[in-house]
Amino acid sequence: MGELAADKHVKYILAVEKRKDNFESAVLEHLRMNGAYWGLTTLDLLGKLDAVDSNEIIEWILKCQHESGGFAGNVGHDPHILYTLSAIQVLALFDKLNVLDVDKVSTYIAGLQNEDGSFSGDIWGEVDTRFSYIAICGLSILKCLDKINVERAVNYIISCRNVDGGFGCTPGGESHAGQIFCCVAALAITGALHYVDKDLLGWWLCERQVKSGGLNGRPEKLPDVCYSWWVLSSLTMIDRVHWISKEKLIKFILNCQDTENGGISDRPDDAVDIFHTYFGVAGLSLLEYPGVKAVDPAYALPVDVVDRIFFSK
Ligand SMILES: COc1ccc(S(=O)(=O)N2Cc3cc(C#N)ccc3N(Cc3cncn3C)C[C@H]2Cc2ccccc2)cc1
Ligand SMILES: [Zn+2]
Repeated sequence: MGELAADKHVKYILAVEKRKDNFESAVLEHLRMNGAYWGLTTLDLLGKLDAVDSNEIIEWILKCQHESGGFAGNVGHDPHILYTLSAIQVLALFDKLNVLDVDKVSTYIAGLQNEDGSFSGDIWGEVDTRFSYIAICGLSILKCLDKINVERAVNYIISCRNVDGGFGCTPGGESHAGQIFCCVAALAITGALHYVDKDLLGWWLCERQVKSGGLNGRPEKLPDVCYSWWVLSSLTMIDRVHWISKEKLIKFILNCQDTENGGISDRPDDAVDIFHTYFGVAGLSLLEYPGVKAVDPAYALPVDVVDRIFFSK
């Protein structure tokens, strides 16, 4: 409980990064590119990104690039939009976007847009508003949003808005905090937040806070640290954070730490993992917890990294 055991979490992440083969378990080996983004962004938010060998990581990232321009979750795996964004985000962390063939990567992402403005995750065609966010976020970081039909992309996202003010995976899909983050962040990046009913959605989001102070993803569900990101970043983007208790949420996240071995779990006394460690620290960042760098709620990158992308030469 108490306070953030930052040094323990840094040690935990470095230990997971070191175990080159996979992180946590073989299950997640195919997600290693995501794991790199979760671990390295946490290190940067805690001011310790210089604890890793960026050249070794960048070399590995480029080995995961497919001839199509997309990135896979690990060397030799199939490319997917999910891993392509993580690769772009990690290179942005290291200020190494210049190692990319931007035209090739942006063409891969733009090629996944469908006639109705939606995006597929890969060549198998699954459509989900998650992929709309990933495409818009990735192309925005590469300054290539002009390669897609932004108006159609926004229209598709709006077509997934529900009467409760939330958003689902596809039109008519049930509102879920993960999808709400993706749709609100995509609208924020494309300057289309005026399509969101901030009071209606703010109400649905603030109702996610349960007695323990934690946030859940849907009504009646258990609280989970990763919703500290999905719900809180959405509340931040629509300027309704004051509708929840920040103090109680901070206590919930700190209560999910393993202060002995480092790492943060989804809820108190569960096993820690790199995913919840990241979303816990990123949540604390949005709650302006001392000692944690500011994170951008839409790009899910440290603010200084986003500033460097858009305001440097
Ligand atoms: C431990 O069982 C699992 C179950 C699923 C997955 S997963 O499909 O690969 N994935 C990524 C993920 C990674 C880790 C870690 N390390 C842990 C969990 C977790 N979940 C599951 C989860 C989180 N909160 C509650 N639940 C049940 C999200 C999921 C989907 C997702 C992928 C990428 C980006 C955002 C979300 C991995 C492990
Ligand atoms: Zn979770």
